[in-house]
Amino acid sequence: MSQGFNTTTELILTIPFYQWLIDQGFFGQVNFTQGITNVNDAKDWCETTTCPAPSAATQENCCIHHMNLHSCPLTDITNGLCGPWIPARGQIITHSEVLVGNALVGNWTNYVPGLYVLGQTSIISHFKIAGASIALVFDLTVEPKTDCGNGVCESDDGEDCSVCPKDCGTCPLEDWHYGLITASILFIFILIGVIYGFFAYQKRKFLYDSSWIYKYDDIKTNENRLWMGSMISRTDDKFDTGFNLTQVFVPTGDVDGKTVAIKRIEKKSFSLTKCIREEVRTVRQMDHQNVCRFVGGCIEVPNVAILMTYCAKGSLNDVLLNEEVPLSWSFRFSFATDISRGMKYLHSHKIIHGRLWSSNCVMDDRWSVKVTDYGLETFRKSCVCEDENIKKQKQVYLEPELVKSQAIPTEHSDVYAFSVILIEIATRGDPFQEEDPYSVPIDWQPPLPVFEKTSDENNCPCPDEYCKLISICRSHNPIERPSFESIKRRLQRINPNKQNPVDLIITMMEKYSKHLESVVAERTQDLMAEKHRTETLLYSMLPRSVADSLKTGLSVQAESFDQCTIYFSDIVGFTVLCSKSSALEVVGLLNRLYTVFDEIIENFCVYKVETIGDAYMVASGLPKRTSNHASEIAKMSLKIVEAAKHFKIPHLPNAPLKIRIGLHSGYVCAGVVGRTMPRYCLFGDTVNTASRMESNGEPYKIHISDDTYSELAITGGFQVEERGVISVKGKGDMRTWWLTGYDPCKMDKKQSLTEISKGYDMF
Ligand SMILES: Nc1nc2c(ncn2[C@@H]2O[C@H](COP(=O)(O)OP(=O)(O)OP(=O)(O)O)[C@@H](O)[C@H]2O)c(=O)[nH]1
Ligand SMILES: [Mg+2]
Repeated sequence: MSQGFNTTTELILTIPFYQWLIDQGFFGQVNFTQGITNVNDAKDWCETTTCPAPSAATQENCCIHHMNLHSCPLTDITNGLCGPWIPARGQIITHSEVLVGNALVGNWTNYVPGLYVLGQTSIISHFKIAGASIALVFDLTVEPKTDCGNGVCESDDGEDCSVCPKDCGTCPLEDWHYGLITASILFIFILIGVIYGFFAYQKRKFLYDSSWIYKYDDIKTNENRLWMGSMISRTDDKFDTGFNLTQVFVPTGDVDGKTVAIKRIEKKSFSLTKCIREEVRTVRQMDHQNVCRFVGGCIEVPNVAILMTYCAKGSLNDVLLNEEVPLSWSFRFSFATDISRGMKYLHSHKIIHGRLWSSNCVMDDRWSVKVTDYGLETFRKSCVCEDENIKKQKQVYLEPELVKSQAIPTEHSDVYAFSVILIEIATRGDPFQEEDPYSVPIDWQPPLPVFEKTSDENNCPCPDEYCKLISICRSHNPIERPSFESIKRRLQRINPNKQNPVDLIITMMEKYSKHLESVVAERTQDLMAEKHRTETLLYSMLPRSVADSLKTGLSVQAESFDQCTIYFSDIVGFTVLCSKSSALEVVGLLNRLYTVFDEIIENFCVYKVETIGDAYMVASGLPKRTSNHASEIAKMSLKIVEAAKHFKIPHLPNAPLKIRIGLHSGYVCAGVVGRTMPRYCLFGDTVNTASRMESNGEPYKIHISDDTYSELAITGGFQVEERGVISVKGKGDMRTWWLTGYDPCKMDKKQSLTEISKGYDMF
């Protein structure tokens, strides 16, 4: 650096430093040899003494009587220090002007005219304080002063071609530089050559790779796997093929554990030309979820075949024509979008399909559509002419210009074919519909689908946009037809439901299961109601405990009841009444009467055993055991008599309905008899006696046996009248009673009966 600059050194003298100077005797000469021994005096002297000019300044009259800057390049220094004051070589490179001053100056600024020796330099600030000399040292690197770009090559300042090529020109290359550059270029060329060669080799290797060739005999063909063909619906009526075909078979086989669809090609000879190899190489590289994979081929005549991945659900055509498959519009949009995706992929790989029809769009088991039977034009060329019928059917997919000129299909031809598939998707029918494929002109186009404008999910949600898409896909001018990328975007835009088929199926299943749940709940409710009705009926015919046992398949054991009361009632003169009435009237009368009785007995702890003609039989104390069986039956009987008195025979309103009632208490055996129509029956003498009480009774009177009388006496509150001893058939003489009333107030007084007959009361 050959430029002048200022350096500033800060010097602060501290008390310990003064002390050190005194201790070292550096203040001995101060103040004109008087010397200073006190640290404060030394500080005071140093800070207050005014120094004369540098040339006159000495340690006697000035504290800091010398301060300057030295510099010495380190290359000149042998002991690592620039000094003590003169380097070993004896030359001080820089020596600034001398400054003087007192201790309070602080910052000492020196001007250095320049540092001329490049490299590391030691800078020393040299102070002379009293009798001491002090040096503050620091190192710096001196670099050449350059001014690149001023147009002058200042070599004195260190500019040269390497530092400043702008001013001094670029340095001439050395020989080894030339060698290095040549070697690098050579290396790059070799590398490019190797890479290119490698890829070319790979390409060639792939071209001549024969791993895709399978021996037909090695393929395990699945003869039993059949598939409903899409062509059939068209063949049967419009084309008489001469066969009663109902199915078209796609032969399938197993190759390397994969099921493949075998597309046989009739060929008399086959030669694996480079052209075919190139076709195969192209299709082998196709890998897209909406493009069916080429698995391989068989090239031995007569078994020439193309093997494509087998898609289990058949072709799009099969699915669309199968009315059993419900297809919502979400599904249909998903099919169309899948085809557009697959075709976009093929077109991006420069593959024109040229045979895009609905039977060449196959569906995998996840309802995803894949485009198949693409490419391999030379490979699939058959020696047999295509069936005229099939040719005519497929003509509808070809743009008229193509049919007329027999030109090679283009990307636009595929878009045209796609428009026909869109029509098939919408109509789920043959694109010809009612038309005869033979008589339609070459430029005939299937009519646009007609949509119902309702929001039903089976109707197209956007009919206008859909028809517009079909129209532009089959524009007369091929240039106006959209690309498959644009078709895909349009479909996605107009499709309100963007779910994929798997999600759609899950949604459908959820909907279906919800519907099923509600149907099951409804049916369960019906079943419960029915069960309830059946149970009610069963419980009305049999005691609940008995019915429950029978329901669970248990046999019902006969049971004996020691204490119970049996009621029998009968209509007096029923035979005469019947003779005056029709059978229907009798049934009506009994139904009405027993309905009244049934309502009454509901209020008592009794069990209706049965009705036999005009006889009505009730028991208490069974099947539920109870101690007040007699009183329950007695109270019930009084109510029934009362009801009978007021009962009006529907068809003989003026004729009274007289009933006789008989009661008896005692031991009874109960059980279920019979398997069909099982009945709960009561057996024992008590039943017979109760029946006798009834038959020996009188109209509107309740005839009770002595045993019942005794039971009622225990309960109390009943009014009875002694009938006396009567002769009862099969029983002999019996003392019997008339039950005439019931007064609950009397119960508390005495547990007894009120006997009102024959002038005395029994309490
Ligand atoms: N399940 C299933 N069926 C297929 C598959 N490929 C073809 N098919 C069925 O076989 C029928 C005939 O198919 P191909 O022999 O390919 O005839 P095409 O598709 O009508 O016409 P080209 O392929 O153009 O000759 C189709 O309509 C489908 O029903 C497939 O991968 N899976
Ligand atoms: Mg096909």
